[in-house]
Amino acid sequence: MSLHLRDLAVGYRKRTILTGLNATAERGELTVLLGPNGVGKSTLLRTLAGLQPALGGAMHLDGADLDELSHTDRARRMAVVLTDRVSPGLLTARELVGFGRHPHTGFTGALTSHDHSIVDWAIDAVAGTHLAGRDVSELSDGERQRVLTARALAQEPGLLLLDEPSAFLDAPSRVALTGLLRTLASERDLAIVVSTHELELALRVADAVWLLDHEGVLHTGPPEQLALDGVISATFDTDELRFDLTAGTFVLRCATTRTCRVLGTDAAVLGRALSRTGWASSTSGTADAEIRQTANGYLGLADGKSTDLPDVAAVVSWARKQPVPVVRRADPADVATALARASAFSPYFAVDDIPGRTLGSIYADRDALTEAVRRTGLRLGVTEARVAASTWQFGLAARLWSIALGTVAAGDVVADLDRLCYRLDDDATIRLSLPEPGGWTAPDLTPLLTRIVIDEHLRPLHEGLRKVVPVAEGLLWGNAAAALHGALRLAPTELGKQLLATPELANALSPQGIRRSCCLFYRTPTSGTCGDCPLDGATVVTMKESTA
Ligand SMILES: Nc1ncnc2c1ncn2[C@@H]1O[C@H](COP(=O)(O)OP(=O)(O)OP(=O)(O)O)[C@@H](O)[C@H]1O
Repeated sequence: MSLHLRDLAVGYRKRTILTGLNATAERGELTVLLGPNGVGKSTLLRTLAGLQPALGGAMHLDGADLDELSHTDRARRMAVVLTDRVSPGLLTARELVGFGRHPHTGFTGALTSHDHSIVDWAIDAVAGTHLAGRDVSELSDGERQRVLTARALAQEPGLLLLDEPSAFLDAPSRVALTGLLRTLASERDLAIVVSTHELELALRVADAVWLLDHEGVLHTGPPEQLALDGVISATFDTDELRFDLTAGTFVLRCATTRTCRVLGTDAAVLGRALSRTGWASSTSGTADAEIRQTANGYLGLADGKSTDLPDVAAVVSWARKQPVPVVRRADPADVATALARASAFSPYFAVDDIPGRTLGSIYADRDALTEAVRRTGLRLGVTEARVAASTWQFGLAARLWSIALGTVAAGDVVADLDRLCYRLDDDATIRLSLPEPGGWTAPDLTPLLTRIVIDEHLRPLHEGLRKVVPVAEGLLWGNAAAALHGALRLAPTELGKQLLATPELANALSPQGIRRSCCLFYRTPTSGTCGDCPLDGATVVTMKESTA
């Protein structure tokens, strides 16, 4: 059972507005009539309501030709809420809603108790109970609209036509009315046709859409079908706004020059906020930046740095300030491959293994550093704290370089080394992990690696350690250089060799010393020539197996 339009033409005596209209509005469904200003929505609804004659074609409601129904019969079957202002005289809202019962009352027009209960229901349905006793002439536009909707409901029609019913309503009332129409359609098996300019809301709740385009052609179907067909975009897109098929909403057409990967449940909302600042959201591939949802808000990652952002305002302000980045967020697929390779290089490194304290926090933690040195001393059986500190630091530096160069060699990416977490085992072995894998890419990763590994890890590590144990700075940098040599043997990259030229590393130790430490940590043959050694064919110094 439903409303059928067949080749319908509507308009005025001197002017035909729309022709060739074919559509169906099913009972139990909310059909939304959309179209630009002046295209003919009101004219169509007024024609369906019998307020003006059709200029051609036919309209059938539940099989009956609407043109052949008497006025009362029509009123029993359909109700109309129009935008026209009404002058209801000195009626209370309840009395006006009661008029909706007239097609069902006898000659006297007296309402029965059944009629009264329907009136109560209709007033309640539009959340208008508090308005019931008020004079309609004293109501606001929005309040009057509610009462008129209640009057239409009181008619208990099979077809309900509404022309922009939410035009005068505030935002919560619009949402509530749209929800109410949706519920009424399905629960009371009504065919509801409602015209509106509330495009996004309508597209969310409508079962079906009748869309009149600029040429007056009527397109019908589920909202998603019309979206996929491009009809919604073609009709409503402007220079400033465009319909986003995935989000089902209109989005600003900003000149987006940068892409930001947005992760977490707030991604859609953040994506919208970012679009206003010239960022396009992305879900895969390489991006200029990344925003992740965290327990405390968000984490912004851009230009090789991560920044805690407590709320959306902070995200927007951060996004606005970002320069056009040279260093970009790497494709997650590339990062995953690179991290797998790095894990193979560094057996004490795992992805997603040790959530908790970030490695950076240990450098300023005297107690943790003292404990690490103490446990290393116990393991090595040495009493001299300097030896223990140096050995422990060498192991950590080796891990950092292995992960860094491992990811560079495997995928031309640098993992988020500033997000590394750590655990100190009983024997002082330091285990690293990256609980939320991610990384960077850039045409030249050398400055980034220098900054992250040397400035953000090694330098603070050395400073922290020297506050706990009087170990020579040169020795620590020598260890760092040796560790880099070792990592280079596993993951030879031009970039790694460039890093050796960093002043602290280049000046720290003699080649002989580098080779010694390097062989110690990387467990190469205890004698003979190491073919892989970047120190060209040098004889390997006999060393014991590493315990680092
Ligand atoms: N009584 C009338 N006589 C002649 N033309 C009319 C009459 N009423 C409206 N029109 C014209 O019919 C066309 C369609 O108007 P209608 O009000 O149906 O459009 P609409 O789609 O409801 O517009 P809006 O979204 O702005 O409410 C408009 O060009 C309008 O000027």
